[in-house]
Amino acid sequence: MAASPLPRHLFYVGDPLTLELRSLLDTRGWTVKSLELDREPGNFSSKPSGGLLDFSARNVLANLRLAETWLSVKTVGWLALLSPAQLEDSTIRRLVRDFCFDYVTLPASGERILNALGHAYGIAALHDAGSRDAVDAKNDSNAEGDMIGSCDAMLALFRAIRKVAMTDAPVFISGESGTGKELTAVAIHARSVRRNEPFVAINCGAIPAHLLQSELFGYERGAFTGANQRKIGRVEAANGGTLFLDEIGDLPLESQASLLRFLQERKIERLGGHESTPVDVRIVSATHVDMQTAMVEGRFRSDLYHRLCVLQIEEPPLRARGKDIELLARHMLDRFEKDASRRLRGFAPDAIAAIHNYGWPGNVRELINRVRRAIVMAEGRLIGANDLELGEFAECVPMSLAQAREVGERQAIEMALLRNRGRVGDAARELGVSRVTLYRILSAYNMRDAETPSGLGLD
Ligand SMILES: Nc1ncnc2c1ncn2[C@@H]1O[C@H](COP(=O)(O)OP(=O)(O)OP(=O)(O)O)[C@@H](O)[C@H]1O
Repeated sequence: MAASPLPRHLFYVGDPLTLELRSLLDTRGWTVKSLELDREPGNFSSKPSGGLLDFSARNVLANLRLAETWLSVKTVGWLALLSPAQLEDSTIRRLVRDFCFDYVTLPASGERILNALGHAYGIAALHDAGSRDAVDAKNDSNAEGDMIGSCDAMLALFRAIRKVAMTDAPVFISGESGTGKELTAVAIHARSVRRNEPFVAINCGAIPAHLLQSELFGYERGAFTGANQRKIGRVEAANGGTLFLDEIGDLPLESQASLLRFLQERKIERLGGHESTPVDVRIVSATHVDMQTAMVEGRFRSDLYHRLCVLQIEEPPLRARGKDIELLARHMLDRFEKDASRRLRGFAPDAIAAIHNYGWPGNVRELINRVRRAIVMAEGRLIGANDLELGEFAECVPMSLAQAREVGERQAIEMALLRNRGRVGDAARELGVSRVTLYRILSAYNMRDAETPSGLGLD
């Protein structure tokens, strides 16, 4: 006996269904709900379902604006029914092109309609599963706040966040630009005992050097021309909570001295003031700068660095996150899809290939920007590699064995250097070669400057 088909919901808009179509729908497991186009969808079912919209019905033609609001319900896979003449109507053409998975011109057999409908439903269900993957990764007990990640490197990061959140020691977060250092700082604060107190962030690289002192420590009225009233600095504003010092590597030496003094005494003195005020903050700092080099070159005080870097967290670059890159791209598409003038179905296979082939120097921030731009610029309903401006990364270029070996070696070396913060000796040990051999390969592949990940000084 044939298994009965799984029940599927169908939303139908149009004239009453013919008996033939209704009985075919019944046999294929569709439960039909007729919609009147006289109300907005509101909070519509979140389950994937099929949709059949008959443009030849009079009530549809009279209500095309409302039809559009129904067609844009994301969880419904819409199939349009229309007469050949209606394909000449630009409004209907636009609605079908931008919102429907397929169309069938009338007259058509029930079989033909049901096959197309099954396909539209299948695509809507796939789209839903894609969103769920991203949501699952977010709801996963391994996720942290707004951070998405399920690869080993991210799971290790989430574990580190939980561990450091349980102490009050200063945390130093290193990682390339746009990898999520600020999100990590927020997650540490949110899991710490200080979570109900302020989280105050200051970007040490974005504030002009001459204003930094007053930004950090505040000033008294009359401290300088224009100081008409007392201003509380960011350190004081964070009292009781967490102070996040972003781009700490860019902190001028003068402010480094003041910060060190504050860390030693735990008191601040506002500019132009004469008394010191005790302040209790936890310091989390971050940078994409190679601090070892900054210290060797005298740009950063080592005594301050050692006070800031009691616990260290390394943010993995996006290119080391494997499948997470795709997951993040899909999550960003769901998040920003409302910016699109029409409904998008997801990423085309060439876009997925390019997402994996590209090196992502700007990390998650770059991924977000590329997806947002593609959402606005894409002309089809699938975002392609060209929409992401990654057309050249879409193709799988045929490779010789020697080329494949080089690609593999480059990747293994880059990852080993990253894990060992650029220490060639340690990376060589991990890779099972001598230090001299690793130097030779680095030179041969021209990786000593250009291709060594930023922020990693070679020892
Ligand atoms: N794992 C993640 N999941 C979701 N969004 C992320 C993740 N990591 C980073 N982002 C997003 O990427 C953007 C950059 O993150 P963030 O500002 O934390 O990076 P950063 O390392 O502090 O950058 P910079 O070095 O430029 O200060 C933000 O919009 C952030 O929300």
